[in-house]
Amino acid sequence: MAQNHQSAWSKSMSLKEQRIVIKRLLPYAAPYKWDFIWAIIFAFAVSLINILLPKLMQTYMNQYLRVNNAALRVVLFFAGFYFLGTLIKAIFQFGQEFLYAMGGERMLENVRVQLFRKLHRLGMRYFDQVPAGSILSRLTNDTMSFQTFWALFAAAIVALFSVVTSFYAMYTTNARIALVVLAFLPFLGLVIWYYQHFSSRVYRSMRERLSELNAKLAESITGISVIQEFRQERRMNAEFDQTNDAYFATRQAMISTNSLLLGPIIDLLFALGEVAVLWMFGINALHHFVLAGTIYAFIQYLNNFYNPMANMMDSLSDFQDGVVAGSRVLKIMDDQTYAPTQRPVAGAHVTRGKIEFRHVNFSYDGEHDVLHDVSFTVEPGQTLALVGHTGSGKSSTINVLMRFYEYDSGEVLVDDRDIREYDLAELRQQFGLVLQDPFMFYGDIASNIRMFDDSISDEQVEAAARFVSADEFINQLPGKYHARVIERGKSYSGGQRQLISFARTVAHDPKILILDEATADIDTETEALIQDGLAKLRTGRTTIAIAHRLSTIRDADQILVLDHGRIVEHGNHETLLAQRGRYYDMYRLQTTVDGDDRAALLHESQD
Ligand SMILES: Nc1ncnc2c1ncn2[C@@H]1O[C@H](COP(=O)(O)OP(=O)(O)OP(=O)(O)O)[C@@H](O)[C@H]1O
Repeated sequence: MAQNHQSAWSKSMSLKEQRIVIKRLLPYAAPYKWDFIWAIIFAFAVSLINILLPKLMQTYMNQYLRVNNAALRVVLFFAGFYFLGTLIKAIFQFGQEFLYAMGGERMLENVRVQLFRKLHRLGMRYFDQVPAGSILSRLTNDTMSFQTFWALFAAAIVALFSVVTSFYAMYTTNARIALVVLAFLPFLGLVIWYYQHFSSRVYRSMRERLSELNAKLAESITGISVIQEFRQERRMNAEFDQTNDAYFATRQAMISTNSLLLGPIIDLLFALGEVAVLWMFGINALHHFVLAGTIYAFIQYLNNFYNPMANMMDSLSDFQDGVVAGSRVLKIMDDQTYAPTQRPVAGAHVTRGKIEFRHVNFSYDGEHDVLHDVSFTVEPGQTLALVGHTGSGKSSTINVLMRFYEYDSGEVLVDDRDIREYDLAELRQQFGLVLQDPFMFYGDIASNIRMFDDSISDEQVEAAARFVSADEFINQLPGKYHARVIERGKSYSGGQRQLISFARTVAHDPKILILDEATADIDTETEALIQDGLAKLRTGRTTIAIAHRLSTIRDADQILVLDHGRIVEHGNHETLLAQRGRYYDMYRLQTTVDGDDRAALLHESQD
């Protein structure tokens, strides 16, 4: 099934693309350059010691490890020196690994912060298109790979240094044999090139599958109630298995590539090198006297010649993973789907709360208009109700007013000034958005009312709750205002969440109120509390309300009836009923279910 998921991502990245990604990632590591520089210096020191130690051993073996020639003093001297060298090497190795890991870790932290900030600058359009799980995957899994990403650079520098120094040491020991060892290098180069080329494709597809897996997981967790209600478990399980299998297949490809190319092939080349060296020393020994210490040192140099390259291959796998992850992270960093921009004018403040739409057109995708030529004016303190069938454009009108999306043409004015001339933070502060299903943050009731704004005192929080009659239920909670809120407030009822969101709005005292009327079934007692709270909220504030139950907006100053994004009727409850148009039909449809309202309708239409 994996081929179903193939996409542009799964193609291997060209060297040029990889170079661009690295160049773009460097600035994120730049603040921690000293960690990396010191790590490289330590790595140099380690490879230098790696050359010196065999030399020491060679001298010891060739000159002193002979019958009648070994004095205890000399043995102690060499042993002590060897131990000291190994100890210093261990310290340098610690410094190298620690600093490298810390540099990587700091970079990782930096990227995560930058990415999170960027996400908050992106507009709603971005979140409409990219699944939450995939964003999560980029912020967590993808950034994780930066930890080991830079190791390749150190490994490459050390490998170069080691290859040159060990070759020099081999050459000065036996030039002919050293040249034979050199003949293996092109094969190693070939393996490295092939691995680099192939693994970027494997890692790309692996990262993509992981992202899909996270998206599936996020969907399953957030939609768990619907999944259970509609018995979707089997479908979800099957889909999850399929994605999981595809991910497994890419992991398998990665493991087989790494297991084959990183270990056995390098070891094989090393073993061939060893055989060649021993063979040639063997041939030499037929004619000359060959010292054991020389063979020992030569084999050690050979080790130092191959090992750093093997390490480099190892780092290459982390590096490939990092480049692929980096390109995914940069894709978010580069995304231009920004929230609408403002061009604030000094001294622009919302003081009255007048709202005006002039011939506004708006589309989500730049092609299909969802608002056509929408015009209305709401005077300060007035209430405007938006009604219309589902998909008629009510929420879209609010989305434009809240600056969640940029409108295409026309004008939106607040207090007779272009909405774009206000500072966004100040503008949003003046809007109180009360949603159908209020979002609650992890914390407690008080923090959810003050919305983590410490300038709002406990007394103000309690006064706000009292004002909208939310205090009654809050006082019954264990811990009252400090009762815990977890999981978006799932442990509170819809009505209770509504009341908390009213208190939240009162505590922030906005000039303009935007209500998305709750459609959820709420018991009559809570319903009365909510209607009472709403009436208090609306007092003295300009209100735009999306109304589903027309009975709740009879007292609105203006009612706009929307249909396919156009205003088809405009008036107040009485004038619209008298028109006997769409509003009249909708109202009649709703009130035939409700006896009291039907009586009211009959009464009104007789007038
Ligand atoms: N994020 C979005 N991306 C693309 N199209 C969207 C988006 N949100 C809404 N639409 C489309 O815009 C049109 C108007 O939707 P809108 O949500 O404004 O309707 P509504 O009147 O608020 O409906 P409801 O009463 O069901 O909430 C619909 O055709 C809808 O499919």
